[in-house]
Amino acid sequence: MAVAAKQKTITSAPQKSSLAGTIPTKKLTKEQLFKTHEGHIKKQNATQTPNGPRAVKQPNLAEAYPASTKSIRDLEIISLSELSVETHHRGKGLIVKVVSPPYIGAGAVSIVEDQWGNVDKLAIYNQGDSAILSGVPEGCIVAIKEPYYVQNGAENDFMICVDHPSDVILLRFTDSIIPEPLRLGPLLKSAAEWRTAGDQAFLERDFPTSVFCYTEALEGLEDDSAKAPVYTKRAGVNLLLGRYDAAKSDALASRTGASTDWKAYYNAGRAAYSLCEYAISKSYFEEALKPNAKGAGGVQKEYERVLARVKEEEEGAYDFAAMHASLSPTSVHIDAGSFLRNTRVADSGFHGRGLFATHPLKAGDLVYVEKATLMPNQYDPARASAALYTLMVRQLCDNPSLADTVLKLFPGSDLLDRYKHTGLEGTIVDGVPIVDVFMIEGIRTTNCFSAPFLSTYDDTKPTYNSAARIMAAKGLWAHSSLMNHSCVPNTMRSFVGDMLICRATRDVQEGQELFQQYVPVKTLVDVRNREFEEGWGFECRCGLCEGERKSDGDKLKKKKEAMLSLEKFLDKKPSSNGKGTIVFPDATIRTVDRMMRQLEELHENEVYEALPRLTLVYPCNWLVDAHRAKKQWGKVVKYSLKVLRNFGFNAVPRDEDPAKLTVDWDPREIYTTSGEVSLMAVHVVASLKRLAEAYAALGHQELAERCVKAARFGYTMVTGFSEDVDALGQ
Ligand SMILES: C[S@@+](CC[C@H](N)C(=O)[O-])C[C@H]1O[C@@H](n2cnc3c(N)ncnc32)[C@H](O)[C@@H]1O
Repeated sequence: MAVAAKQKTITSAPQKSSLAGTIPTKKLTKEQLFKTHEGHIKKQNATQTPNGPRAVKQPNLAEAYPASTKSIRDLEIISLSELSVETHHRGKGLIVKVVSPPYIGAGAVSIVEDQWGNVDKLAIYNQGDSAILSGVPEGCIVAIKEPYYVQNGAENDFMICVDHPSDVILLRFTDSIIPEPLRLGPLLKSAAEWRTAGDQAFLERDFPTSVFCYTEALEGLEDDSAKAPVYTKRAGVNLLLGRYDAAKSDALASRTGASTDWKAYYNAGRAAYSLCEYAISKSYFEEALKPNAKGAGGVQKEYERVLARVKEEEEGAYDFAAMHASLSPTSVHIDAGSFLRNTRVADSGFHGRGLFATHPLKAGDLVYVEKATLMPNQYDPARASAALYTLMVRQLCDNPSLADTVLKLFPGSDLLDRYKHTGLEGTIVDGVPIVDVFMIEGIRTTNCFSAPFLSTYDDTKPTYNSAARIMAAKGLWAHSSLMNHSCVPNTMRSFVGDMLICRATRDVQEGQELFQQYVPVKTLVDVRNREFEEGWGFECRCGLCEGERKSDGDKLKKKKEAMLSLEKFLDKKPSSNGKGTIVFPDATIRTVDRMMRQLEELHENEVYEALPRLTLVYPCNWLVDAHRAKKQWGKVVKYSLKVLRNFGFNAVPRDEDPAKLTVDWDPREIYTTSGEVSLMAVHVVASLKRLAEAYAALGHQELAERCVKAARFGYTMVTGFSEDVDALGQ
């Protein structure tokens, strides 16, 4: 089942070094530094696996410090010999030349030299593959803003540690800020030479270098008509690198007013499409299709594609079954737009902002459909979180416009309480957007969701193999993240690939706040609230939690004990008969029934009359299975109805004798007439299926069919699109 993911990442602060705040008197010599560095590189070359996943330095929020927001031009340049251990040198900067090839681990470690001949080690983390600095070529000159200096484990071994990608800037060779002793002067003489070098790097598929060379070429050109073809080339390479903001502005800069501009609009349209700016993309393709433009064939195809996206955004009409059929392990990103217009963002009485219905919605209706803002195709549970973190950092570096969407998300009160948020994250300084990795990590942990492998529909199938069941990708759905939590929510989310489908679980009025479950909720009020407190820093005040808090403290304790002993008993039963069939001895059934009744009695009527009784769901389901195995259909009806009631669906017949059942009960009504504290889950669908089977066996055919219809309807809420309740198995 898909759950929102929360991992506590604020751990206790690491112990301070005894040298903290001091300038080390003894450091490795230049020779020692080079010797150990060369040793590392040799080892790296011997053991390197070419396309293996790159290690990630996952940020520890206990060590959080803000990214520099200053320009290198506003900082006092200091020498490497002035660096103090475990100190953030605020107001200071370094300008150094890289004098070794990098050793690549979780970061890129190089040896650097300043203008006074001092050398030290520099570790650069969190650079995306599209950045030249992910490899830090020897000979380049870099500026490090407000450097942080640390002891590197061994005695006398120190290094400058750059966590925030925007704290290190690759300087152009002609930059006047480079001190004389480090100056090389321009490597190439003319714009034409840079352009050729860019072409060469492109042919060698070294795209970051190609962009760098085209940028140098553009700097050397004055004539707009000479610049245009270079902009076109750089737009193309930026498209390949996934740097869509830059690709779009390069494409637009390549316009000359001639009919060949169709190509510029075509490239701008493709870049905007990749940024999911479909309306903008559409307008560029329309320009490219104007009568005097020439690119009709390919552009027309792209134009039709973007029209489909715009329609999805406006109408919310999707072919979910076709989307599902298109999924494969290598293709989980769906080409579709987000449909969000049934919701709006407004202040919530619960916390900050929330999502609200813009008009009345019926149970089962689509509330919204959202394409992932970011979701890596990485379902391995050991790698999924790091993959999302890396993607967030990279995308915010490569496409600064994403900052508007991602950085507005709540980074968690625990981080905000102890971390000074500058508010400047995402703005461009020294040509790069300020990217604060600790802020990103706070946003990731507070807002990410888990999407099950391929789809929620697949995940509910019992035939789905167990290895696939634990697989889940972590992703960010920025709109969904604005929804607050309730244990008894009025919406339910499901996934088809990277599309999040949100459906109403009951009727919702215009202007009503929408809620979702952050995680499948624990049965006991104190246990689940501990999880919310530790994970998200809040105490839930939903109808169920507020209601259950009215329950007697002593009763709560007894409920916990009764539930634990019942679960312990059930975990030992049932046993197999040796042929793979589970047996349910009558004595065991009687014991479970007795224990469950005792637990039931601990639920005070005045508190639980209309509330879900979550502690009873598990034993009740067990009794359904036990009686079903014995074909005791009357009992199957009795306990299946109880399961529904235990989920808070009160609109079910109270008479437990199926023979006396009112035949005009419509189970579909449970979704609309059970009040505001019911809890929709796949088990509800399974119970309706069991009921249908039992009613049919008892000769109540019509009632059975109505139960099937209600199950199908419920399954659509659970899976987002499918009515195929047979997928749930027998
Ligand atoms: C993903 S954000 C939800 C959107 C958030 N309200 C905002 O303004 O951006 C999660 C945070 O919202 C708050 N929150 C969510 N549900 C809540 C609830 N039921 N009661 C109080 N706070 C809640 C918690 O602070 C939690 O860490």
